[in-house]
This record gives sequence, C-alpha cells and structure tokens, in this order.
Amino acid sequence: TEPRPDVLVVSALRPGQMARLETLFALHRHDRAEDPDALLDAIAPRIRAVVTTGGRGLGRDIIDRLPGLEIVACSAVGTEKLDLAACRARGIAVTNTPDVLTDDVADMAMALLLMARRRLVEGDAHVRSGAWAREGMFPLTPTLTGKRLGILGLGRIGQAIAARAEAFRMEIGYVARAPRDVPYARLPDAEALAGWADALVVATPGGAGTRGLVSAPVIRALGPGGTLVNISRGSVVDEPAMIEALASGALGAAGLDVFAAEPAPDPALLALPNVALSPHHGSGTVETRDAMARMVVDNLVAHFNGAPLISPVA
Ligand SMILES: O=C(O)C(=O)[C@@H](O)[C@H](O)[C@H](O)CO
Repeated sequence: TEPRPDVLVVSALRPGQMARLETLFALHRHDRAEDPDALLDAIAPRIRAVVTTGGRGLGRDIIDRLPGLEIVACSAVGTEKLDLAACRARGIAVTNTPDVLTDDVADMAMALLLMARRRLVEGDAHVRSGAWAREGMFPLTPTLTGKRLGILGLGRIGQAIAARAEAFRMEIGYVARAPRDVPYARLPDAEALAGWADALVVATPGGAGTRGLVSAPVIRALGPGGTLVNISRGSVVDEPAMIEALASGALGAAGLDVFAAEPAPDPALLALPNVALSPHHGSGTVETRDAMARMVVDNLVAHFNGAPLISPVA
C-alpha cells in the first residue's frame, strides 16, 4: 500500500476532522511540538501538505523549509496571513473555506449593528446594575428600520448582509470594484458611501489592498448619528481615528468583531461605552467551524487523489 502523505499541522482543526486527518495522512504536529524547529529539521523534506487556520496563517519562514510542499489548506476565507506570493512562485496550491461561513458572518454583522445602534450592551448593564429601577428608563436610541445601510465590499458575505438588511427594511448602498447585478445604489468610494449611509458595514477582504480604507474622512462622513460595523479585518479601519471619533462623538457607535491587535485590542477601545465588542467570532459556531474543517480535509483528499480542488485560492 502507498505510504500515507506527510502533512504538517501548523494550526489544528475541529476534533472530528482531526480524527479524519489521522486516518488519511501521516500527521506531524507543529502546533504541539515542544521544539517546532527540531521537528521541522527532522521531517521537512517529507512534508507534502500544510494544514493551518486564518488566524495562524503560514509565512515564508516555514514555506521555504519545505522543498516538497504541494498544497496549503487553510481553515478561513480570509488568506491575508498566508504568503500567497511564495506559494504561487513555487506552484504550491492554496485552498480556503468560503461559502460555509457566509451566513454566520452575515448574522454577526446584523447582530453587531443592532447591538451598537440600539445600545444593547449598555441597556443590558442598565438592567443588571439596577439603574433601571433607580434612575428610570434607558435613553431612546436611533432606529434601524428605513435607514440607509452602506456595505463596503459586496462579495458573498456583503450580499448575505444585504439580504438580511432588506428584511429589516433598510435601504442599501454599496461600494465594490465592479458593478454587481443587484437592486442597490452603487457609490463611487468609501467616503461617498459613508456620507450617504446611516450605518456602514465593512465586508471587504483584509490585506494590503484595503488597509486603512475606512480612513478619518470616511469616519467623519458617517457622522455623530452613524454606526460603523466591522466583520472583515481590523486593518481595514484606521483604528486610532475611529477611537478618537467615538470618544468625541464625531462617530455615533461601532460594532466590532475584528481589531488591529487581536486578541488584545487597544484598551482605549475597550473603555468606550458606545462600542459593542466580539472576539473575532463571526464564523464561531459549531456547525460552521465543523464545515470549514471538513472543507480543509476534502481539499487535501481531492489533491492527493488528483481530483479538482473544492476551493482553490486564485
Ligand atoms: O474565515 C476567516 O477569514 C475568519 O476570519 C474566521 O472565520 C476564522 O475563523 C479566523 O480566521 C480564525 O482562523
């Protein structure tokens, strides 16, 4: 029988799919190694595939030490922490896990929009602290119904957010590199979209191409009554400018699932009352993470069977 291909696990998948990997491949646990360097020294020439996650990624430091690497399978849709250029240069295939997480991430966007705009975190505290009985009713908040939602990036997740916002009877506008076949207003750039919208959701990929796209002028254009939601990557937003605007009232509120520094965001952000926070959990459901893990293993099986990959990264 053919020896099982050697696979390096840089970041583990859900338990069920790890068990499946164990049966299909010879696993080498870089993520558990006491001395990962020594492990690589011992097995590097044999490694044909790497398993990783979006948060961990994979850099040249490891890629360059694996002469026989054929495929990198990543459990995430966002691949900005993978050195795609290094993979492309060597013809190494890369796969990610789109589609299976779209609904959960879109739900998270709507949840953060409601939490921030209806001030649900503060309202929860108003009840728990006894302030409701002591001080009376919580202040009124702005509504969502009939308001304008601007979506920055109308890809799969952006469109799923739009579908949900329609159910909330919001008017939708968007910015995208190319016009989409959708019944929404297309605005020329982020600043115009922020000026048009009551709430702005960031749904672009991360990486160099979108770094600081939500700049200080964009945040100013969204304004004191505006709500900013980010379920993409912290790098897309000029975070110091956002913190300043939230503190001064130049920006009304924000709902954030991603940050410039994870897992320890800027303490100034954590102290602001008009921000709803979530620990990069957009895809954080059992069902979705299991589906993402399954997709990683399915891609590896397809690769080693010489079949087309399920979700190759272009
Ligand atoms: O898919 C993505 O791009 C994500 O951000 C999340 O679904 C991942 O869970 C995260 O990258 C951690 O691996």
